[in-house]
Amino acid sequence: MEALRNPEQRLCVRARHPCGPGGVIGTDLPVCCWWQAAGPGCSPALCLGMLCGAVAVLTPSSVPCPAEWRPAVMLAALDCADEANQQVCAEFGITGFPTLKFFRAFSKKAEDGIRIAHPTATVADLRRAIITNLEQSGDAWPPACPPLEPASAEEVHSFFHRNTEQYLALIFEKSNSFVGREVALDLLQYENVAVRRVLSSEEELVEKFGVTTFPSAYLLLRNGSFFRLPVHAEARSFYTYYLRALSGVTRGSYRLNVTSSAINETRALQPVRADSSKLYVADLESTVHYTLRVEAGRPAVLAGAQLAALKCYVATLAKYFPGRPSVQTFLHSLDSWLRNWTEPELPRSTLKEAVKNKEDAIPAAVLPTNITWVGCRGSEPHFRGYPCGLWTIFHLLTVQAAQGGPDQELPLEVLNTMRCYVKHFFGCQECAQHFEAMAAKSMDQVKSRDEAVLWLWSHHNEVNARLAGGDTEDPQFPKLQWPPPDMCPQCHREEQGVHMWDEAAVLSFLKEHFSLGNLRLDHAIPIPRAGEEVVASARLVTAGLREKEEEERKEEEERDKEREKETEKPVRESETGRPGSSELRRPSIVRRNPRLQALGEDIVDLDSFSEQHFKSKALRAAGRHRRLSKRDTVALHHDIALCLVLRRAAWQTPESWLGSPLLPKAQHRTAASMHCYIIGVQICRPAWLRGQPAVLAAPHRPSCYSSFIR
Ligand SMILES: Cc1cc2nc3c(=O)[nH]c(=O)nc-3n(C[C@H](O)[C@H](O)[C@H](O)COP(=O)(O)OP(=O)(O)OC[C@H]3O[C@@H](n4cnc5c(N)ncnc54)[C@H](O)[C@@H]3O)c2cc1C
Repeated sequence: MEALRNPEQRLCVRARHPCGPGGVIGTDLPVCCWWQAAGPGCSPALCLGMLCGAVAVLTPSSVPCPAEWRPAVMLAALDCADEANQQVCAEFGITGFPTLKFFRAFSKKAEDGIRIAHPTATVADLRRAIITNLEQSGDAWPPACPPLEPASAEEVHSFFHRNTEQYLALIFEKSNSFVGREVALDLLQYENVAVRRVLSSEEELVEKFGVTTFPSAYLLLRNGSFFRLPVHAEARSFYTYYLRALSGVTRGSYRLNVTSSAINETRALQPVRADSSKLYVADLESTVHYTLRVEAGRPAVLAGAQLAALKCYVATLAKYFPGRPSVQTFLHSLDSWLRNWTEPELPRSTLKEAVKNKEDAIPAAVLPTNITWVGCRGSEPHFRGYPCGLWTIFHLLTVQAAQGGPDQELPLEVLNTMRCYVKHFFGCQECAQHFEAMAAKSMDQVKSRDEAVLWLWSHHNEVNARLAGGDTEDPQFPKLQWPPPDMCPQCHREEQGVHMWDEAAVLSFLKEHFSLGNLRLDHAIPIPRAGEEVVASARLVTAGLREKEEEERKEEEERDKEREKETEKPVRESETGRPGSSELRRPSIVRRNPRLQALGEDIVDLDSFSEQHFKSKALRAAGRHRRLSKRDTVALHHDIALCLVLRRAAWQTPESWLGSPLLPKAQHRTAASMHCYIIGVQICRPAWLRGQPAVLAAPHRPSCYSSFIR
């Protein structure tokens, strides 16, 4: 432990997180907390949690957030069980644990510390004790601390004349309430907004704003207008969240550890319009591409646990990743390839070949090779991007696993995959160590797939809390306890001034947020089109067949030539743009969805396709005389082509299909063809659709079924 003195001669102590992996959490203090690691007094929630900012998450598993009230209030925590700290603990006269002492600004000696709380105090008690002591600072008022005393009518009336802020938030409350002061400290690091508490006894203001509820909050704008904050609950976390999200309000000069050179070197990214309530296919595919082709491709040779981690990761993706059909095919074929790789070592060059796209395969196996961030795009290139994508992928996989199988079965399947992946491949080694420490502590307590979803959510929030205000935080995307109240009001509640999560509501929210219906294609790179893929495969299949037939039965081919031309016509016409052209033309069976044209995604008109298909077969049947086996083969190939169509179309699951903005209403199927479609999908059985409730719930239609098989 290292004692320092800052320019204001405040006593500063460098401290370590006693129960965690050992990160420095505070460098100077007017508040100091001592406890014994791994002893009965070890209470990180008590020691660290009291200064948490907007949304104080103090569930047992959460490490409290770093001090959002800096620089008005600094926090240090010291582990007196650590031999290296013994001398300083003795110097401060610490005999019991936990002990909390408050040092006013400009304190000079160990004896200046004021013991502030009883060990049984709640986190809310501790926060209030700090505020009470701050208010008693007198002449030693910390320069960075906002005014905490109640505002007068005069101060409010002249506020915009004397200040440059865009907004003034007034928290109307009873005199014994701490909400206003806590919100004022929560907003301390934010620019363009000021917060003042107004007591219910301030009649002029109460009357002017028509206040009837205490607490309640009002926002005043420079143009003189005002409104009551439309929050789900009249509580600190809701006010703080709302105010921090106001347009023009950003975390300002109190951002921690940001060097000016780092700011100068950065270049702003072109903004893209992303909706934070959606998931973007571009983010997901960019992340999978980066994991497989960049991170997994770094070691010269993969062996042992690292090779096992890659196999496990790809197997999990193949099982649960809701990709576009070509991406699905890519993952499935890579998974089979890896399963068949039984050598103890996998050289990088071999893996590099294995992860190449196979555009010409039937069906195509393509994972786009570009990196495009949409929902994960940072305001500058060094913010967000890949780590954001990696979190998103694993949240998605835990949710997909929870949707797709018995809850108790393999609860740790996805979490273990993530743990292995992060440990062996994630380039940010510090992140990997932190994550491993969290995993080692509690991951094995997860008993169901739903718990796995919640474990990842709560631990991601721990990371958010730890990183909030740090130099990796994108100022345009402040780290929040997620989902924030405007995304999921029912996920939040406050009990006796302490924020609580409603975990059942969080679970439902996560299942909805990380569902297929919430995926958006904006900015996703186009990959082979449904129609082209189908027609190309139909053409190749037919060509292959013809070759074979020519070899085997030249004579018969000659005789049937005329008839074959006739029977193949519908498909052939759609194969080529014009006679003799090698260019593929969009077949008439494919209607284009204008929203998807840019992406090359097609909406397949199954009605006209099946009409053509069966017309073609009927013609053949009419001409049937003795080559049944060949016609059966042709029909089978048509069915394969049909399966490709269905696989493509099935990427939009039936339930999202009907309501999906991806599909114009005019192209919604009739109920009958929808059922045929569903049954068709079941015939083809793309693995990723098996077990989808909408498919299973579809009424069985033997007529459709038989007509689709033949
Ligand atoms: C395993 C792991 C460990 C990491 N450890 C560190 C570290 O120790 N130090 C460090 O500096 N950086 C670490 N990072 C990176 C850091 O967590 C962020 O990913 C990065 O700073 C980008 O942040 P972001 O703002 O894009 O949001 P992210 O935190 O990356 O979140 C991505 C998206 O997920 C959603 N989301 C946010 N919170 C939750 C939640 N609780 N549950 C579900 N969804 C949520 C939001 O939509 C958000 O935009 C780690 C990343 C990973 C994947």
